[in-house]
Amino acid sequence: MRLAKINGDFCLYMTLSRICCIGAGYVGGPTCTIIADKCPDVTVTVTDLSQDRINQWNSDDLPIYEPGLDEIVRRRRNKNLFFSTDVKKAVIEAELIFICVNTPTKNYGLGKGRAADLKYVEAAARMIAEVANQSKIVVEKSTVPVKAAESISNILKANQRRGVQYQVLSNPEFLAEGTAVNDLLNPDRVLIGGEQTKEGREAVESLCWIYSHWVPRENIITMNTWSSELSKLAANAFLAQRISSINAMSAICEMTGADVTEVAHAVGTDTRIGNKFLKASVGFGGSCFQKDVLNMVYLCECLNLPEVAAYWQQVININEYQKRRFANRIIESLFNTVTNKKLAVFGFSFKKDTGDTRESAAIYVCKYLTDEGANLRIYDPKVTDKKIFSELTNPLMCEDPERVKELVTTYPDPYEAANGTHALVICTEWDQFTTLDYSRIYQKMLKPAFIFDGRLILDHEALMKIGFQVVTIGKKLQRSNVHRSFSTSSQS
Ligand SMILES: NC(=O)C1=CN([C@@H]2O[C@H](COP(=O)(O)OP(=O)(O)OC[C@H]3O[C@@H](n4cnc5c(N)ncnc54)[C@H](O)[C@@H]3O)[C@@H](O)[C@H]2O)C=CC1
Ligand SMILES: O=C(O)[C@H]1O[C@H](OP(=O)(O)OP(=O)(O)OC[C@H]2O[C@@H](n3ccc(=O)[nH]c3=O)[C@H](O)[C@@H]2O)[C@H](O)[C@@H](O)[C@@H]1O
Repeated sequence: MRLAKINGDFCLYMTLSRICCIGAGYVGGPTCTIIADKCPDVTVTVTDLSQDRINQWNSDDLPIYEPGLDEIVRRRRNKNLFFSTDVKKAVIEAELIFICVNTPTKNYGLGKGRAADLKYVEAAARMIAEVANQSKIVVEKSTVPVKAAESISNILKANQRRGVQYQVLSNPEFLAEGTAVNDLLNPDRVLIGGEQTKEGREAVESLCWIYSHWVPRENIITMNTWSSELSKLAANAFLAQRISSINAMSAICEMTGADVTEVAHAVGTDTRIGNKFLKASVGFGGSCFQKDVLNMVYLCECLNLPEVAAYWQQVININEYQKRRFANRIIESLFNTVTNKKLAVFGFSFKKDTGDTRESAAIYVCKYLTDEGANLRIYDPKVTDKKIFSELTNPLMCEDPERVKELVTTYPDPYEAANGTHALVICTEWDQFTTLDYSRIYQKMLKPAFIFDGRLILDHEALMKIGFQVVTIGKKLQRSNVHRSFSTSSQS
């Protein structure tokens, strides 16, 4: 035990030698790898029910692509970092347990389509209560609705063995995929919420001790559990709101001749607003923004705050509108029909530098285009064919999987994908798309050859000089590209 001074009071806290993580996904894997690297005296075991996932973590081919992660995993694996399916054993041995399981949007029952599904969190809590034979600090790292820590605590306490005590902390994660290693090494802040009791403060200090191995103490913020839980939802809602705000501006730009990049620059140079997260796009994707904003909407509805719920719901509505709008522009520019036309789709992940496709805008754009009978030739440097087809034939998205399989082909090479197509559609901002030889691509495409830049990453002037018809987000269409007024058709 050590002594620390918190808010003027002295409190004892435990240094830790064994921690475990339940859930070896995009959060559990990278977070615990960094902890193991920065705390060499702490043994970290990352567990999952999925044997496949654990096998991959124990191989040279990790289950997630995250720049810089492989090297750190190799450095710590089987020294103080272990990956295992023996969840119970790891829980029994650990002094502190991170719960990093998935909390997807519920697709059944009460709150369907909005509430977070907490069944995996609850199962983890019940399992801890079942096997724990000594006191534990349980850390909720999954993103959850406010008061979930209280539910976890109730489950643990209702099932606790004699002499076993629990402290439940909220420690939401703020990493972004594609930059997880850097985000974990240099977090803007670490947030820890705990009970405002002596035992609660001691548990908070123990977790602070872990992070203080590499995070400056002033960047570790402590607060009550509910504030911590709500702060995570609020942060994601604010970020998603900025994207929907600039995407809403992009629609105005396309109608007026303003350029959304210039508007974003002008707005973002106001230091009160700041310039981050103002990049207009085909729409935000990823496993969290939509899920967490919907979670917030549901929370507001349950709290009988319909005006607040409607405010946040609009962030989602604009995102849906943006994805649909982009697909409509493609169809309209291609003379109002894409039936039987060949379109190369560049990028399928929800952002660059990740192979994650969850809620990727590309899925929706591809769906709208295949609904119109377009033949799609998809290239993504990190997404597997299996994942592309499983997203596009997901029963929630698609009524006729066989037809989608007929219409979609995947390619391992962008030049091959573009060969003989009517148009090229950029859905993800992979760096490599900016350095392709577009003259070579143009030669092999059908004419007029179109490029739809859904990420504003290409040199549009240069492409037009080559001969392309270029359509992008948030800039007025070239006269030659407009075949029907967008304002009338996009309302249909
Ligand atoms: N993906 C991201 O970038 C971020 C995610 N989050 C939040 O972190 C949580 C986890 O997200 P991801 O890592 O993306 O999810 P994920 O789906 O990649 O990983 C979750 C893992 O938990 C495992 N699991 C579920 N129940 C289990 C149990 N009872 N025992 C052992 N393993 C179990 C699943 O098999 C899965 O491998 C979510 O609440 C998410 O909202 C927060 C910040 C960033
Ligand atoms: O809770 C989570 O899961 C995480 O969600 C986001 O991280 P992530 O979804 O991995 O990636 P972002 O970089 O936030 O991008 C999300 C989506 O918004 C899009 N985006 C982002 C920024 C922008 O200016 N414009 C824009 O369209 C991206 O292309 C992507 O589709 C947050 O950035 C993280 O802080 C948070 O921890």
